[in-house]
Formats: sequence, structure tokens, C-alpha cells
Amino acid sequence: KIRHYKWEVKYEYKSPDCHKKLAITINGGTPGPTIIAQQGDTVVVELQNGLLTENVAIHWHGIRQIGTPWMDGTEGVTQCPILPAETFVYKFVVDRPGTYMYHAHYGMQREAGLYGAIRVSLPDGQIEPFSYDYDRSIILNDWYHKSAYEQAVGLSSIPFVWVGEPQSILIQGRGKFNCNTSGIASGLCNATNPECSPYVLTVVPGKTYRLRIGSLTALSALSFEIEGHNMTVVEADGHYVEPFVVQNLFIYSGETYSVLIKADQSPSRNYWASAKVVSRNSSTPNGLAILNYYPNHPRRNPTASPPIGPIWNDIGPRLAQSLAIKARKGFIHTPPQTSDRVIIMLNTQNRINGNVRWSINNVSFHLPHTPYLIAYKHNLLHTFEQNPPPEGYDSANYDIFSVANNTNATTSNGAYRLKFNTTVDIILQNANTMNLNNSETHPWHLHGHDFWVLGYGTGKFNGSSDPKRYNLVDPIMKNTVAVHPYGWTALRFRADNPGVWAFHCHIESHFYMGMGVVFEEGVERLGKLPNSIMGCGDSKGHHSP
Ligand SMILES: O=C1O[C@H]([C@@H](O)CO)C(O)=C1O
Repeated sequence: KIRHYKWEVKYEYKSPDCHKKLAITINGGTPGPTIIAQQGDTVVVELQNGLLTENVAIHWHGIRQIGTPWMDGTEGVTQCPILPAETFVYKFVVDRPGTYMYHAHYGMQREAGLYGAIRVSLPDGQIEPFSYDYDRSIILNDWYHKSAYEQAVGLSSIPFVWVGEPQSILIQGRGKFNCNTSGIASGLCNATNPECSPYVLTVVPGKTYRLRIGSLTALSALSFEIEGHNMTVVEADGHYVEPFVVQNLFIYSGETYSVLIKADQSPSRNYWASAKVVSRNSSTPNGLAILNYYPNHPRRNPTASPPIGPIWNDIGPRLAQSLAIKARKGFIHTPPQTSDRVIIMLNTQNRINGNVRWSINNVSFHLPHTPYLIAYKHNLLHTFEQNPPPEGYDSANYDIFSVANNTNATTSNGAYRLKFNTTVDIILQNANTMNLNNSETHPWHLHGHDFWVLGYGTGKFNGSSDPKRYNLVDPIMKNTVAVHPYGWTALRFRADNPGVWAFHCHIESHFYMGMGVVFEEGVERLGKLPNSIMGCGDSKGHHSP
């Protein structure tokens, strides 16, 4: 089946947390429309750029784009940006059931509100390996009052201006900023605006709900919980999870989960759902929504106070949850038992030419003006640096626990070229930031593939002993995974999808500050590129014959 959507993207005044802001909307909304499709369907999105003076590009997060790498929506990697007043047609197949998302992938536009959910159901006649009565989705986000543009300029200025903690946490596009905060001009914040009334999930007592939860936060790692209700985790990034029960779900930007919730508490009242910032010492108030037990009034506040949530700096339970996520029995994709190449990626914060940047093996990434996909396919290799980034770092002499100088750090747009159909291991190694005793959580997202999560560890990865502890039996496959503070995460994937693919920290400001890399694989196998992705940089006039 073809699922056809017509979207207009434009700026509008919105008050998702009661505070008025220019937000980027799709057909008038943020979040935008949910794409609902069935496995094997073709999704067609006719996107009209109604922003007056800004380009745009939309990435279909978690969709592998097999055979359509030019539809990945990553500006500078897979396409030229879409100019104002132009229409670009995205067309791709959703080949796996599960919970996915879409969002802007140009500059820092995602955090202006350009995002939404994709839900892919099983083909007719097939059933999920778990049962539920109703299917619902929410996206968690954090929200800033400053524009994405102002933030981006601050991040690349000298002196550096950090974006700081978000003003609000949004649950399905709704949050609550305290309008009585000093310094808020009158008329800018209205606590009774219906746009910022909390999101309400109405449940029928006794029924079981599949709640699909995605996070597209710009910065925050979150803990999500529903007062008095356990959640059974059954899906992660489109893959079935061997079920386990949690009271709170840790979720990092770019991840999706499905949890089962049974409405088995007293039906005499409503309950709070809460999303709290963890991993950063944040002053952002928890995002709140209402679990409404029918027939209580949906707007009646729960009688109890909202759950407080876990302590922000306790890594233990977050690591424990990461380790608990395994592929579901009967749905295990066994990984290749060995790999052809191992790339170790040291994640550091550095100062380069006076700018605060993030680097991988001391190389901070920046996007070229000619998208890589076009450059490789049309042999425009002069458009980016041909020197590939390093395969590792001097681990014997590097102390990940101290503030390092990294005076040799540079910026580059060189790419890793992967031999087609080989197996690649990536070890993401975390380290101290430029601040004493500080290491952050980074959710890394890979375009075009799902990877196996082979293991996590604390401290420095040991290349001879740690691989012996890899889970090669039932590892989960994901497209986004957390690297915990001072820890490492090991991934494995098959370079079997011809194209050029970004791999980056999903924190919007961190990618903007250079925290990413690009992989090329099998571009020579691709047919002619569509003309619609061309037109910028040296791809001008390079229309396919
Ligand atoms: O990239 C970042 O910069 C700040 C801080 O390290 C410097 O102000 C921060 O918390 C980040 O995640």
C-alpha cells in the first residue's frame, strides 16, 4: 500500500509549555502528524517548505532506507537542503514493524518542534508476541524558549555560550512552564492556554495498553514513570525485547520503547505520568501528564503528588537497565561471531581554535556543502577531506578520568569507508569533559542500520579482556544506544546497505559541536541518484543523465 501525506512546514506561534515561542510546525502542529503504516508499505511525504528564509530536511529515524539512501533526509550527507517554497517528495518503504520517529536533520531545527512519530504495524494476519487491548504513542521532548538559531550561534561563538538546561519537559508536545517566573514579559506566558494543558491518556479499568514512548530531546536523558503502575518493556527501536518489568524507564534521545501497562489500580482517581531529567544536575521541572481512569474527569488532577523519580547522578540503575535489554526469545537475530574491523571512538570535549567542540579520536566533525552521497557517486571527492578519521586513540597513554588538554584536536569532514558486506565493531569510549569530575551520557544514533549491542562497561575498554564478555547470544538490535559516563559501549553491524550514513550523538547541540562521523559503504552499487537531492555545493549542474 502507498501511504500518502502532504505536509506544509512553517513557523507559527505556539505555547506548548504556556510560554509563547516561534515553533516549526507541520500542518499546524508540533508534534507533527503520526505516520501510520504497515510493514512493506511505501510512505510518500510531499513536503512543502513554508519557512520564509530557512531550508529544511527531514530524517526518518529508525527507517533503514534499504535501496533509497537518498531519502534518509540528512542534510549534507544524503541530500541538499530543501529551499523555501520548494516541495520535496520523500518516498521510502517501511520494511520492519515497530516504533520509529521523524525529525528535522538540518542545523538545530529539530528543537524548534519539527518532529513526530512513525508507527509500523505487522502485515495482516500476523500478531505480536504479546497482547494488549489498545495501542498509544507519546514523544518526550525538552523545550527551550530561545530559538534554535540563537542557540546555534551561541555554541559556535567565542566566547562559547552554552544552551543550558531546557525550560520545560514536554510529553506529547505539552508541558508547563511557571508563568510567574521573574523576567517573563506580560502576554508572553499564559498558564490557562489550552495548548499547555497536560497530555491525557485515558484508560479503561482492567485493560492493557501498549504505550510507545519515543524521546527526541535536544539534550536531556529522561526517566519516565507512571504513579503506581509498573511497565513491562517489550520493544526497543523496532525490536522485540525479552520482557522485563520496570517502575521507571530510562530513555535517551533517539530511542523508542514499547511498554505494556495494565490499568489495574483503583479506578476512583487519575494518576500522574512524569518525565524527569537524569544524568545532568538540571533545574528543569519534571514533565507531567495524566493517566485518566475512565470515567473520571480527564482534567482532574491526581490526588497524590507526582512521583519524584530517581536521583539524577546515580548511574547504577541506568547501566542496569541498559544491560537488561535483550532480544526476545524466538526473535533473536544472532550476530556474526567475529568482526572484520574494530574502530574505537574516544568521545571528548575539546577547545579547537577557541571554540568548544566535541571530538572523536581528537577529530571534530563538520558537514561539507556537497552531500557525501552525491560526492562519492559523482566522483566529486575534492569537496571534502580525503584523509580518513583515525581508527582509535592512544589508549595506553590516555587518562579518561581527568581533564585532558587534547591540544592536537582538529576539525575535519573526512569519512570512514567501509568495505561492503563486512562486519564492523564500534567501541564508543566516554571520558572526562573539560570540567573536573564530569562525564556525560551520549546517545549515539546510526543511520541506515540496526546494530547489535554487544556490551557495556565502566572505565576504559580493554581490547583483550572485554570482548570475551560480549553478548553474542541474544543481544538486542537498536539504532540508538547510550554511552554512560566514564563508560564504553560496544556495537556490531553489517556494512550491507549501500549509501552514506551518519553516526552521531543524538544530543542536538553535541552533533552541532562536532560529535559525529560518517560511514560510506557500497556507493558504487547504487543506481542513478534522484535529481531532487541535488543543487547545492558542487552538485550544482550534476543532474543525472
Ligand atoms: O557541550 C557541553 O558544554 C557544556 C559544558 O561542558 C560547558 O559549558 C555542557 O554541559 C555540555 O554538554
